[in-house]
Amino acid sequence: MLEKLLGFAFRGLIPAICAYLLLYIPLRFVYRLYFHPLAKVPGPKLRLISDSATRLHSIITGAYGRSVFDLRVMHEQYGPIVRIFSNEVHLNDIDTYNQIYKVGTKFPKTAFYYTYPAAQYSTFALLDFKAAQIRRSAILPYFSKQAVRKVEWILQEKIDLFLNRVSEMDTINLSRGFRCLICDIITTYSYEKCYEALRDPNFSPSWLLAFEELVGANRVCFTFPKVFEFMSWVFETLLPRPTVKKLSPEMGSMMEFQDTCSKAVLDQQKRWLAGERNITTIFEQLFQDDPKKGRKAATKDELEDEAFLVIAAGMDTSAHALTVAVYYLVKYPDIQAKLLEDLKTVLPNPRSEVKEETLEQLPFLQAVIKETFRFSHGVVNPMARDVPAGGANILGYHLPQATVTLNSHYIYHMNPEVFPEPFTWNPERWLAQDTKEVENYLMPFSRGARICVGLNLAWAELLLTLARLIRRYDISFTDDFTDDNMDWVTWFLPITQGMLTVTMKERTE
Ligand code: HEM
Repeated sequence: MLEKLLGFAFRGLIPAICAYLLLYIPLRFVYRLYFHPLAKVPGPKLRLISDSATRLHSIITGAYGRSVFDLRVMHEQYGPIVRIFSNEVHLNDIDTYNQIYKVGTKFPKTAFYYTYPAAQYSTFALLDFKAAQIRRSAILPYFSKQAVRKVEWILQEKIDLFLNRVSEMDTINLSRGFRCLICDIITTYSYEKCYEALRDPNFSPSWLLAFEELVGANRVCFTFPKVFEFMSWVFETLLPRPTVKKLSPEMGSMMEFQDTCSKAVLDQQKRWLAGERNITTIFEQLFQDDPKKGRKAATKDELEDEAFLVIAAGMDTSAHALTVAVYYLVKYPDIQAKLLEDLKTVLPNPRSEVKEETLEQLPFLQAVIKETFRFSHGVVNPMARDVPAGGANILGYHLPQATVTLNSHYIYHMNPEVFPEPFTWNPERWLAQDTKEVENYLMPFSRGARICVGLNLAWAELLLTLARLIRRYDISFTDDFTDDNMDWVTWFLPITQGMLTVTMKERTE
């Protein structure tokens, strides 16, 4: 009986597959080419045969890592709007960008691209405007300029430790060192639980190595979110932690790291609910209801995911920007010398201390950081937003509701009309009389309603770390370092192919 049933199912399956491949896919392709509401939008046609196949192909061939470079070429070929999937258009037009990402925008985040499992209950993944605004308003006060100033001592203390630690090392892996520095700042700043990553002998705590190993999984997360969600569910819920550790030590380390974040924030909540108020935390307002703002106290899942998000969102982004800055400052000694002269005006000795507000007065340092942001990009995957109800007229086309619009910061940052010789790292361009136009094309933190929550903290991290590091140390690349190490791929964040490894000598004057 079973055999018969199986035989019947099998015999039914083959024609079904044939019909799907020979009838459904070709007919759908014809529909997408000629009858779909986006049919007139230019773009490469073969990609439209199957979105899933195109996505899979890009992962298998490595094209995913180059996607943002390929998109730049597509815009040169097809113009400011390119249809890159059946229902998705990629844009390269600054006015449209500013409309889509403005405060009060009606274009929500696209669910497909915002289902990162470890942050699914966090601010980052909130699609609803009202819900996102309510949650953001509970966290934002802790990231205002004044709030960052109030806890600047945390940054100074960690930078002191970082600068002392590097003096003990012969060669320094700065890519990792910066991540350790930022991790210790964020964990202390956000929930008083310093991870002491800077005390690791080689700036290589196991969770950091796990982050490096697993970051490639971002490709699956942003192309096949359901598959990634399922895999995460298996690892997180179905398997006991020791089994996970046996199957994949990296995944085990990563999950232990996440557990530590969860524990830190839940401990704080417990103390807060017990009446303790002298707590350094960014989650205070999430521990309680706020009926006036219509906000309920955050659930356990929400707190845990927010705790992980601040590290996921704040660590690699800031650390990568610092890495890029030091790389170019070492590569171009003339620019470094100019910066050093500027720094000496406020840091008379190599070990002098300085406040962030003083560093804000140094135009060349500001210019170095802006040029660094132009090269480090923040997030390099396109930021996805849905066309709202009623559709939208964009660049001469009517896009129906739920069309996915994509914008890549990289493409704006490398616009040759706004930034002549765009691939040359040149801070001088930020010192021109009128920088309004170029500022409009610099958006490492995104813009508007969903602009990065941590941008003031990120600026403070960069100003203080760069100023004190460059003032104190004469830095050289190690012999085995090559420029290829700094080539990067698009795996949501720009991921460099190698590490920035250097030697450092204390300056004497
Ligand atoms: C150089 C450093 C940083 C860069 C370039 C950067 C960039 C960005 C970008 C581009 C987004 C928007 C993502 C999107 O819409 O998909 C974002 C969101 C976010 N960032 Fe940052 N970030 C940096 C540092 C930080 C830091 C230090 C924190 C906090 C500790 C932080 C917390 C967040 C949060 C919570 C969001 C989500 C906001 C929302 O969805 O409403 N970021 N960041």
